[in-house]
Order: sequence, then C-alpha cells, then structure tokens
Amino acid sequence: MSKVLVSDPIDQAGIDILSQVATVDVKTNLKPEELISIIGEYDALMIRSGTRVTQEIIEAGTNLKIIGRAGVGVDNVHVPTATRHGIVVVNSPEGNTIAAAEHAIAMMLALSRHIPDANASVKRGEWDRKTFVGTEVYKKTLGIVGLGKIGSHVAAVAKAMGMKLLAFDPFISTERAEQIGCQLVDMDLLAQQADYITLHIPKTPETTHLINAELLAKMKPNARIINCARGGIIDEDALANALKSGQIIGAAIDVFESEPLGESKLRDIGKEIILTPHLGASTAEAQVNVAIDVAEQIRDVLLGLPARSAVNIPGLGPDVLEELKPYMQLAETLGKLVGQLAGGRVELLNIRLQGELATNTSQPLVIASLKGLLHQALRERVNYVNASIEAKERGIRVIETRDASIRDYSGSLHLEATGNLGTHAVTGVLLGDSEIHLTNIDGFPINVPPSQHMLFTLHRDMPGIIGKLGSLLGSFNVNIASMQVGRKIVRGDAVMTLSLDDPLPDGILAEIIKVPGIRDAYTVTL
Ligand SMILES: NC(=O)C1=CN([C@@H]2O[C@H](COP(=O)(O)OP(=O)(O)OC[C@H]3O[C@@H](n4cnc5c(N)ncnc54)[C@H](O)[C@@H]3O)[C@@H](O)[C@H]2O)C=CC1
Ligand SMILES: O=C(O)CCC(=O)C(=O)O
Repeated sequence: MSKVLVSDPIDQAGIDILSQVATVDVKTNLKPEELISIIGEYDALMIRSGTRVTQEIIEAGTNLKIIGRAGVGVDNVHVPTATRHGIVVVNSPEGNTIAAAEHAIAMMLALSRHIPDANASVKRGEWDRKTFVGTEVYKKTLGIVGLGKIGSHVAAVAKAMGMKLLAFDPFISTERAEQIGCQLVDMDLLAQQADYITLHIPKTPETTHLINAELLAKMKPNARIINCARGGIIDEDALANALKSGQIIGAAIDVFESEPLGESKLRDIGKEIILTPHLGASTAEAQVNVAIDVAEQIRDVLLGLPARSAVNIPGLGPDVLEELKPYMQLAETLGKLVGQLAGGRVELLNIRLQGELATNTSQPLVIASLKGLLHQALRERVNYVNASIEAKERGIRVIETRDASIRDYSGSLHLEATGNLGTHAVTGVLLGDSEIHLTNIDGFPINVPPSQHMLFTLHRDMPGIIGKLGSLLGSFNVNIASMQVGRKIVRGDAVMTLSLDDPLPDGILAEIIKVPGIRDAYTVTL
C-alpha cells in the first residue's frame, strides 16, 4: 500500500479520501531535518502553507510521486526540483477563492471602521466613540491588483457595496475587466487614484516589492492597502515607514515576508494596521474544499491516473482532462509502440491530430506521446511531469500538426518517429469512449486492439507465409491470440500484426526474419 505524509493540519475529509488508497501519517510541525529524514518512506506529501518543501526535501523523497498543496499558492514548494524528479505538484486553485476574497473585504471594512481597536477598547472597559469614527467604502475607489479568481470575487462584492473599481493586471483583457465592472489602468494610476488597494497576485520576481517606497509615495494620503495574497509583494520596511510618517493611513496584512511573523516593525504600529496570521483560507468551508480537492488528486495519481490541477503539467484543466483522458491513453500507447518500432535513438517525433481531434488542445497528447515514447528507455522514471524535459534533454524534436480533413474515424492520432534506425509510423483511434484500436502501421491499414505482447512483420503478401510463421512460433511454444494482415495491394508488401499470449523468447526474431518473404520483424511490449 502507498504511504502519504500529511505535514500540515488538513481537514479530516481529505484524510478519509487518502485512506482509501494509502496509509496516512499526519505529522505536523516537523523541522526540515526531521522531514528530510522520513520523507524517503512516502509516496505522497500533502501540505498547506506551513511546510516549506525545499530542494533538499524533494531530493530526499526518493519515492515521492506527488506533492499536494491544499490551497492555491505553491511558492512554498520548489516546483522546478519536483518537475526535474518527475514529481507531480498539485494545488486547489478554487477551493479557497471565496474565503480569501471575503477576508480581504473583511480587512477593508475592519480598517475603515477600526473594528479591532474599538473591540479591544470596549473589552478594556472603555467607551470611546470619538477615536473610532470611520469612513465609508461606498463611492470610494478600490484598486484591485490581480484580477484573477480572488480579485474578481472581491470586485463583485465591492461593486455591490457601491465602490468604483480600478484594476491592474497586465494579463487580462480590457473586455474581461469591463465584464467584471473594472477599469483597467496601470499601476501608477491605480496607486494615485485608489482609496483602497487590495492585492491578489502571486509572488513572482516581477511582483516582489511591487509595493515599495516609491509606489507608496504615489498613493493618496488617506489611502489604505490590504494584502491577503503573499508576503513580500509589499516591502514591509517601506510600509512601516509610510504608516508611521502618515504617508498613507492604513494597512491590513494577512501574509508576511517571513512566516510566522517574527520581530517586525509592523507590530509597533498602532490602529493604522491590522495584522492576521495568514487566515485568508481559514474558513471551515475552504478547508473542506481544499482538503477534498487535493486528496482526490493524490488518490488519483497514486492509482496511476492524471491529476486535474497539476501546476507542473501544463494545460490540464479538469474539463479538458476529463475529455482527453482516453486520448492521452491512446497517445501513450502509440508512443510506446512507435518508440519500440523505431528502436535506437529517436530524434524526431511527428504528432498529427486528425479529424475531430484536430480541434482539441494538443499539449496533453504531446506529453502523453512522449511519455510512451520514452518508456522503453526510462520505464517508471518518465511520467506526465518530466516527459517533455526528458525528451528535450535527449534532443528529441517534436512537431505537432493537425488535419481536420481526415475523416475515416471521428478522431485519430498519428505518430511518426524518426531515429538513427529509420522512420516508423502508427495511427490509432478510440472506438466508443475508450477502446483503443490501431488503424495503421507504417502506411498499412489494419484494425486491431493493442495487446501486451505484439509482433509485427513486414513481408511479401504470398501464399503460405502465415502458416510458416505460425508453425515457427508454435515451435517456440508461443501462442497466437489474434492475427491480422494489412496490405495496400494484393501480393505486394504487407504488414502482419500478431497479438501473443506470451512474450517472444530471445533469439526468435532472427529466426522469423529467415522465413522466406519476411523482410523485417518487430516485437513490442505495451
Ligand atoms: N491569504 C491566503 O490565505 C490566501 C492567499 N492566496 C493568494 O492569493 C493570490 C491570488 O490567488 P488567485 O486569485 O486564486 O490567483 P489567480 O491566478 O486566479 O489570479 C492571479 C492574477 O494575478 C495576475 N498577475 C500575475 N502577475 C501579475 C503582475 N505582475 N501584475 C499584476 N497582476 C498579475 C494574473 O494575471 C491573475 O489574473 C495568490 O498569491 C494566492 O497564493 C490564495 C488563497 C488564500
Ligand atoms: O493553507 C492556508 O491556510 C493558506 C492558503 C494560501 O495561502 C493559498 O491557498 O495560497
């Protein structure tokens, strides 16, 4: 049975799902060296934001197949190292969207009405109504930095509260922003015009210290800033100075450059600042959502299925994945087949999406084809995560083409591999929803389902040849499950496809090639 380590607190709903397929150990608050010393035992690691999954931890996780982040941000996982080692990294892109958006709104209102300090003062026994006069958000301008999932929900709620919305997000179209009711502006204009700024962007080299002394200086003197995205997007020293000097009047911060927050100038600021300990996702609902979302993906990957929200496998949204899963299986099978037919070192893989398949996204099919192609060389070391990198490192060029006009089946996939030993091509289709059929080998039409052990011969179509091959296989005690000949013209060249019950014994291929009329023979294990 597989083993999963859960190293941050996650909802029981997630543990229950993992327990269906694995032994689950929950060990929280581990020091990095403790994690390094035990991670080698585990097939999967499930975390929240508390565990930093460093390069060293990943390298020590020699059995790891998947790291699941129960949340959005994967900045606490060294994703390039995971990718390099073929480890899938998954997250829950939407499970805590509402929670984080509502926290940002709560922070904005709490700042505007001084709720934390008013509450503390009443609890101290005071009744001070003058100090805590607030401001309304109605008709004020909210500048949203990052108009993704959380930013968009913040926009919807803020609009309903009567706020004017500006947004800065270089990766979103004006039309999309308008749909959400936001005017897209550049960062400087947003800083100059907003009464409130709320951050909903990932931490990247471009966004690190995006809010710095220079930008804070451009903000209105009565402006407030909210960060429920990631620590480090705001320069904390610059923010502390801007608040102390009265350059801006308020900040509400949920995420910090270093967490848990240690010594910090931010702690010394009074009622102008609200600090929460990374609570954006901490709602009962969000924790159930992210735990289920990520646990299901870990379960699937441990069962050999692809994950729906892998951050290091591009282009696999849940809908796309559901539709393409059977085609990925087809691509992988064809990749294995053409790789073994080509033998030797493959230098070029041509992938053609045909018929209805031509309208689909190709990236997952390319990845699955490469995974199949490299299987012979790398076995279980190659997976959906590292197939593209491994192919690149081996100098395999990939050319993708589409031909919607090929209509012999509703959709088919054609792979052609060229290597130091020649070129081979295979075509396959799905019958029904998921039954794979091979429809062409090296230009010869066939119609056979793939099987674990297969033999292909290139021969002259002439009487007696099938019988001779059958007797030869029988003399080696190899049982033929099915056989089919594909030819273009009668008595011309032909391909024989045999499904065998057993693997071919060593040395038999050389004997097969000696049969008069047989020019070549290939054995394939799928
Ligand atoms: N405080 C907490 O507990 C939580 C924090 N988060 C954080 O909130 C942030 C936003 O999450 P989502 O909305 O789910 O992500 P998302 O991916 O849906 O949206 C992010 C948006 O930022 C934009 N963006 C990227 N680089 C940018 C740049 N340089 N300048 C301006 N915009 C840029 C993108 O185009 C995208 O629209 C993430 O950092 C995530 O980790 C998410 C959940 C909980
Ligand atoms: O796990 C948490 O509570 C933090 C969530 C978060 O920051 C995220 O999902 O990006």
